[in-house]
Amino acid sequence: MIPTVHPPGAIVLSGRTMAAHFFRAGDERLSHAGGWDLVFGDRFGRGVLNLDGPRHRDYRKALLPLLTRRAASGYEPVAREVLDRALTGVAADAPVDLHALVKPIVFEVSATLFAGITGEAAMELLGAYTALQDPGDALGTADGRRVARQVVGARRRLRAALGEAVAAMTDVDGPVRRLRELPDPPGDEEIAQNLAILILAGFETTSYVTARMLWLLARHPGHQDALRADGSAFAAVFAETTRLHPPLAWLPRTAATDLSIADTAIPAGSGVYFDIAATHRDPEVFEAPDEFRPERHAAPPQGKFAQVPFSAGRRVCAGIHVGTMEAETITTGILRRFRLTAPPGAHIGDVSANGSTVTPAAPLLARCHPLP
Ligand code: HEM
Repeated sequence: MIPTVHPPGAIVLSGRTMAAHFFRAGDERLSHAGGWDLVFGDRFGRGVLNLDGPRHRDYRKALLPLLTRRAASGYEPVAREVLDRALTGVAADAPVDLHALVKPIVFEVSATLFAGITGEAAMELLGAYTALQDPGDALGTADGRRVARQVVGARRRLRAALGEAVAAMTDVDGPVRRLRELPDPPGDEEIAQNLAILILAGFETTSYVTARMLWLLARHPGHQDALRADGSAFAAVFAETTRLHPPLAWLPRTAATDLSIADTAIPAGSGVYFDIAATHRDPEVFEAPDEFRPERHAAPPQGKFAQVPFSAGRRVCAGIHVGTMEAETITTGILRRFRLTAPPGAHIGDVSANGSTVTPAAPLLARCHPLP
């Protein structure tokens, strides 16, 4: 169980049967906008992830051509370039916090691809994101005013940077142009909010999964060697990592109307969460569910909703191919240069401050030994 807090009265669903009710419900029954408001409020504005109805549909349609498998493989050189730069700073043989290593890489790749923001400017944007995402408990303490000022400042910096990106990206084939070309195009402010959401959706998830994957490989040297020897082993390692550690442990919604799901009455406005993390560790579906066994993915998947790290149905993750490409490029790039070992220690679990996204409960440490 991952420690978290859901709002009072929230309903938490899990398992394959409940998944069918959850993933097949339209926005008019289970609202994404309401769900994501429970998690982030309006801190990042509104975009394709946290809108319902026709505006969501139009934005998704405009953005999907930029996120196909083919598009993702075209982005690979950007990921390699950012990775190469980042790896020059890795301390050999000393413990490295894998999440801290991977986060700026993934962030810069997304900021470059979708907003044309690179290098130091990307790191400044990451600072603003982090301040907005995690104002900490300090908001309710004596230090609250200072933190509140920081949050306001971060929001301003984020807006300014993305506003400039919208102006600068007008002639580039990217999200700005695709959204502007819609028959009923959004204004610049709303395009900037879509950029914020797009970058955030890819950053949080991919950086966490990649760090977890490297950490698992450091603890399982046999799988590490196998992947170094044969890149086609990646798919199973990735599938097993996202099974054990889905970056969105719960998917949030609110009931858009009075509902009944599997005989449970759910009043309009209630929080409704689907528990991906628990579903992925169902012992009736996965033998030894807590163990890292990439080989279990050699067989076809165990039923439609047994493993749903990218969600399912109409609102399935739009960035699957980009996220997978980034995770693969970073993981295999690191394994080409380093042998990873894990300091001895107990398993490190996850925590969730917002009832959806997770972070490791302690730093995910590994030593990076340069390979000849
Ligand atoms: C391992 C990496 C990733 C995982 C596990 C992941 C997971 C998810 C999940 C579970 C959702 C559904 C959220 C919901 O139902 O409320 C989602 C939505 C979304 N993801 Fe990803 N994601 C990843 C990477 C990315 C990347 C790299 C991008 C962008 C390039 C991206 C863009 C999006 C967008 C735009 C949505 C909203 C789709 C919609 O509502 O129509 N994701 N993702």
